[in-house]
Amino acid sequence: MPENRYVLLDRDGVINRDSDDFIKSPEEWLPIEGRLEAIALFNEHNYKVVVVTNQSGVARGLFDTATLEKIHAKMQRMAAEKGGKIDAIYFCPHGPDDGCNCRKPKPGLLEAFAAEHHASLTGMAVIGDSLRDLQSAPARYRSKPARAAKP
Ligand SMILES: O=P(O)(O)OC[C@@H](O)[C@H]1O[C@@H](OP(=O)(O)O)[C@@H](O)[C@@H](O)[C@@H]1O
Ligand SMILES: [Mg+2]
Ligand SMILES: [Zn+2]
Repeated sequence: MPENRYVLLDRDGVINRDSDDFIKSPEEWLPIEGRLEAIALFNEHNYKVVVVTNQSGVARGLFDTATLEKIHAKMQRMAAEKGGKIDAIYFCPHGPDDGCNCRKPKPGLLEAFAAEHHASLTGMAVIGDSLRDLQSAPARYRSKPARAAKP
């Protein structure tokens, strides 16, 4: 049985529009044109899609995890409407000063994914809209240096 192939996507600014006021509700979650179709395309090419996202809005009291789950249910539903499937979503609910290991650029979200899916992070494709997303893949796993595309 061939090993599953994964692509790890950041959420805000990659799948959906980001906001300086955070994405606090399902209504505020709006896909960026073409990105849900891109998830379906990854699937067509036998890549499973996993989302890894910092959601410090929880620690900041802007929304709770129940609301975050509703946002993610909308994302999953809209992806499915375009023929795409998000296999798993890993999020960090902590704030910048909480000292957790899962807030990107810390590797905790990717390591949790790798452990739960029995997947290797070596050479794993990580797509993000900020450098911290790319830095969340520890250098020992990277085939080339992390850099964010010029805006
Ligand atoms: O891009 P991902 O990881 O999917 O999510 C990032 C967002 O959760 C939020 O990240 C926050 O960064 P701080 O947590 O305040 O540093 C702010 O930039 C918010 O405007 C933004 O919506
Ligand atoms: Mg982002
Ligand atoms: Zn965390």
